[in-house]
Amino acid sequence: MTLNPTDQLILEVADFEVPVLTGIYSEETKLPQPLRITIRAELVMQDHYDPDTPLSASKNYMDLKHAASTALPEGVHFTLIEGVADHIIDTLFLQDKRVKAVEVKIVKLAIAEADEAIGITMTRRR
Ligand SMILES: Nc1nc2c(c(=O)[nH]1)N=C([C@H](O)[C@@H](O)CO)CN2
Repeated sequence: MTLNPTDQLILEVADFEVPVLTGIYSEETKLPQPLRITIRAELVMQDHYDPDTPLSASKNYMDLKHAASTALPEGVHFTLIEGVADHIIDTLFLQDKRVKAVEVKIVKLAIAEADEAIGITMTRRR
């Protein structure tokens, strides 16, 4: 059987809020500030998933949440949120060779004046 090239498995954690030590300016460099993080990871996909297919045939989507929280180094200040995104992507690539690509969107909540969402989206592919 040849695989359909359009088949795709994306694991996702959306709008996860986490406090991170980040920022360029002196008023930002003392305390962690809240970031809203969305992670999408594309995984090598099986031909088929049966009702009893085990988790080992995929990747636990909770790993994405851990990559954006407990896996971030404690006490490290990220000048740019790009550094936060890169750390999350590195964590997921190192964990599992089946991760083909990762997209990380970060919104810096503390700088919004109204309801605008300011931040970045970084994507890396192996
Ligand atoms: N591309 C980026 N631009 C900016 C960042 C950043 O992390 N990446 N950070 C800042 C300041 O820390 C900002 O949040 C304070 O207004 C500005 N631009």
